Amino acid sequence: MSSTSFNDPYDASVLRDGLFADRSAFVSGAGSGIGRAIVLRLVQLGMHVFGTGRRAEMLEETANLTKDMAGAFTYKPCNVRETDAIEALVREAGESRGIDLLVNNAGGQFFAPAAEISRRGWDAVIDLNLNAVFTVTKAAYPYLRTSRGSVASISLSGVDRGSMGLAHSIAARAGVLGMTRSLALEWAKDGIRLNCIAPGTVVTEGLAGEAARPMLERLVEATPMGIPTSVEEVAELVAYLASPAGRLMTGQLIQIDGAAHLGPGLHMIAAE
Ligand SMILES: CCC/C=C/C(=O)SCCNC(=O)CCNC(=O)[C@H](O)C(C)(C)COP(=O)([O-])OP(=O)([O-])OC[C@H]1O[C@@H](n2cnc3c(N)ncnc32)[C@H](O)[C@@H]1OP(=O)([O-])[O-]
Ligand SMILES: NC(=O)C1=CN([C@@H]2O[C@H](COP(=O)(O)OP(=O)(O)OC[C@H]3O[C@@H](n4cnc5c(N)ncnc54)[C@H](OP(=O)(O)O)[C@@H]3O)[C@@H](O)[C@H]2O)C=CC1
Repeated sequence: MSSTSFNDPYDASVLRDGLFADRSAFVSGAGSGIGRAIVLRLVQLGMHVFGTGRRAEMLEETANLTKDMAGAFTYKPCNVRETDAIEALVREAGESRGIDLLVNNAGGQFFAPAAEISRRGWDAVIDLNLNAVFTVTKAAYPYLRTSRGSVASISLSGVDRGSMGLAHSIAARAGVLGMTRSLALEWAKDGIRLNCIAPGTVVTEGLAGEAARPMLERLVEATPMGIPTSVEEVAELVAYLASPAGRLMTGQLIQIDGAAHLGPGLHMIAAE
């Protein structure tokens, strides 16, 4: 297992060039990992993407990578947990180009046994992974209604079964799944579709480096297909769901995880 290369680029592209010409997206967490890969694929397919995240230098790096692509990427740093600021930013993006696709990708957590999660720690993770997703989605609603657009929220494999060490984050993502299904019903009349995409283990900044390697190897071993999820295949799935082929896809949880959710589970702490 130690010779395995976990993050080889993977060519997952099946969608046609120009698919999203004249379309616009809003992507949170656009400066790294999965969010950056989503931006790159959407811009490659001709979209105008507005991205955010807290670190300007990471967003700038994403912008540099899109330079010769068919679409365009603009950005402004923002903390999605600052309600007034993020609402204003969604409005700014919506008023300037509309929003055909919203990608709720910003998120994360620390790994800890529930008994060691303080109320402040719990609140921080719920705020980032649930409350902010509601705020952004609601702020985007007027623009999604105009475009008859769609929403993809990045979730976690195992969201419907539980993972040790992730009680706070799984609770938040399960909340997003409930919200997604409820809004898929409420907003169906507007032609708006909402789905959750749940990757298994993805080798990104959050899980990279030598220190994370033993955990990574354990997570990949717990994945029946024995391989991590690539950022490129998550990005292609986001694009597919936003495409005309996804017209009737709504209220879904799609776990793109090599059957990890059916296996022993992706646990961040060992069973006692
Ligand atoms: C297979 C799936 C794998 C998933 C992978 C990924 O998601 S990869 C993506 C990975 N990328 C990321 O996850 C990056 C994003 N993550 C983050 O930005 C932050 O971790 C955050 C949002 C969770 C907290 O943001 P914040 O600035 O608001 O937090 P703060 O610092 O102010 O602390 C608030 C409270 O939390 C407490 N606390 C903190 N650590 C621990 C701990 N280890 N133990 C226990 N508790 C901990 C801290 O003590 C404090 O409580 P206290 O002591 O006052 O009672
Ligand atoms: N890696 C994995 O194995 C898996 C990841 N996920 C989820 O996928 C999503 C992307 O994670 P991944 O790419 O792996 O990890 P990263 O840590 O690279 O991405 C998280 C992104 O969210 C942004 N972000 C975090 N907090 C905030 C905030 N308060 N306001 C604005 N932006 C914020 C970060 O930017 P900045 O720090 O600049 O603000 C960063 O770009 C997350 O929701 C993660 O939990 C799901 C399953 C598995």
